[in-house]
Amino acid sequence: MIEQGNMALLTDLYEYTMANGFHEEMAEERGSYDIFFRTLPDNGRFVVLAGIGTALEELQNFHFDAADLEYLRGLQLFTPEFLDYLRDFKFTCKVYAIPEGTPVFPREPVVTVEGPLLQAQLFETLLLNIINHQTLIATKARRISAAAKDKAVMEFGARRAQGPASAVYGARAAVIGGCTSTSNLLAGQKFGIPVAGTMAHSWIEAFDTELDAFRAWAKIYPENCSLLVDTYDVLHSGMPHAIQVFDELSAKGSDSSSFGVRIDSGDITQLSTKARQMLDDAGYPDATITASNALDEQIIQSLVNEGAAIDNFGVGENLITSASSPVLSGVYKLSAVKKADGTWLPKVKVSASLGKLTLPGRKRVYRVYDPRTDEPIADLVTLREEEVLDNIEDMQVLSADPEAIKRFQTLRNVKAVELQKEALNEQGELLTGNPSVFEIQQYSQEKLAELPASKKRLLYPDEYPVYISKELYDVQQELIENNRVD
Ligand SMILES: Nc1ncnc2c1ncn2[C@@H]1O[C@H](COP(=O)(O)OP(=O)(O)OP(=O)(O)O)[C@@H](O)[C@H]1O
Ligand SMILES: O=P(O)(O)OC[C@H]1O[C@H](OP(=O)(O)OP(=O)(O)O)[C@H](O)[C@@H]1O
Ligand SMILES: O=C(O)c1cccnc1
Repeated sequence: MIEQGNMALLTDLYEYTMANGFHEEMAEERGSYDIFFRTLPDNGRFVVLAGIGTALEELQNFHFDAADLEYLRGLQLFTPEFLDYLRDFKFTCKVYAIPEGTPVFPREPVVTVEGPLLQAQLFETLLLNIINHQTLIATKARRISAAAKDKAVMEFGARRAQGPASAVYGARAAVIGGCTSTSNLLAGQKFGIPVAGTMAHSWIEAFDTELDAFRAWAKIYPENCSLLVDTYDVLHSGMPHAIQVFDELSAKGSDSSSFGVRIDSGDITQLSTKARQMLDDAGYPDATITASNALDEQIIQSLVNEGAAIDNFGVGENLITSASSPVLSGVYKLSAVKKADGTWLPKVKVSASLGKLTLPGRKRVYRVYDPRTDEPIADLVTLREEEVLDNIEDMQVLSADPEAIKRFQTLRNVKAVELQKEALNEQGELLTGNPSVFEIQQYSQEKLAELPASKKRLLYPDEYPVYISKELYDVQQELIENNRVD
């Protein structure tokens, strides 16, 4: 199901009816489409960009098999010539992307697809599906991992994810956002993520007594003995039984640093601190305590602040569904069209709400650093053809948010580093390498570490500005004027 191998039809009908029309009317014209985010989850100021590797893989694999073509033909909406084009489909777009794992900000283009309109249009829904989902979950995982500080967060969500694909790709995104392992074997197999887990209440219930259940487990897993201690009573049954079994294992020479307990109900602070005391008193200071039970970043922050004695957090439903903020509405907007004579015409979407005004033209995105502190102070979007020096001495810019109160600003004596890189060339070759999920996580953490703490805090983070150049603003205003109907 997950490996269906061909996602060409995972899209909305209108992408194909438009592409069919482009094939009839504008077969030679090329377009430039940008993906960007407007509103961000959990009142955050940034998202952790994820899903890029998956999206590029799907674009490389984009093709139509006989059954797809038969199905499309059966809809009786497409010309035979367009269906022939799909049969012989050959990817000829260029894709530019900000590296996966980078914290990105509202309105800046994170991915740009340039190519024949009839082709680039086809990718809209699939790319948004992948990138919106994984970015949402990576962003939630970042919040949860930040709350857990130096403690490991294990992804436990498969059973509560919205379907199989969300479980598997959600686990990938969760690791990009900071999780250290997953309980999901398919995700482990597919992405090389370490798998980890303990046991369920059913194991304990299946035996006559809790002690029998723990002993049976210890017999099979003497070197990886993690016991669920809350089936009956954590402090009066689960912990004493766990310690009894650890004593028996130690007597047989097991390494006690591989011992652990999991607490899955009740007041986790109180239970974990008492459980810690019991383990320490029994001579197991290295034995670990895992906590689970509908955890999220708020609860974890509260547990950490209360001094709960937790070594690992197991987080499922609130992470894998981003339950507190379950929709990321990244969009894919046409920003320029290349006419048959080779000129690029900027395009804009002016809708009833000012907040939805798009940034026209082919563009570049920069992260702007204060050279004295090496801290990013803003992102900057310019027209592609504008010359932006590595060291900006004095540049007039405007807030990218058309609803901002104080729009005009000046950038002085700052460093600019371009963010988007060419990821796929017109032959569909991958130009950015194929980093593992942990390499992406590492990169993400480096980029996150650059940002000041005030922009990353979980509650009411400080705004991080995204600016546009004066040239880009002028093009936008000119297009608004040209499209005005008075
Ligand atoms: N010290 C704490 N501070 C904040 N929240 C906590 C603390 N300890 C536990 N919680 C959270 O409180 C919520 C309720 O837990 P509790 O075990 O009381 O009820 P429950 O979820 O109904 O239990 P069950 O899993 O048996 O259904 C859970 O989300 C849990 O993670
Ligand atoms: O709570 P989550 O963050 O989703 O973490 C995963 C949950 O899955 C398991 O519960 P299970 O499905 O057995 O149900 P229960 O513990 O709620 O009874 C486990 O014991 C955790 O509580
Ligand atoms: O291994 C565990 O403890 C686990 C896995 C999935 C869901 N809840 C717990």
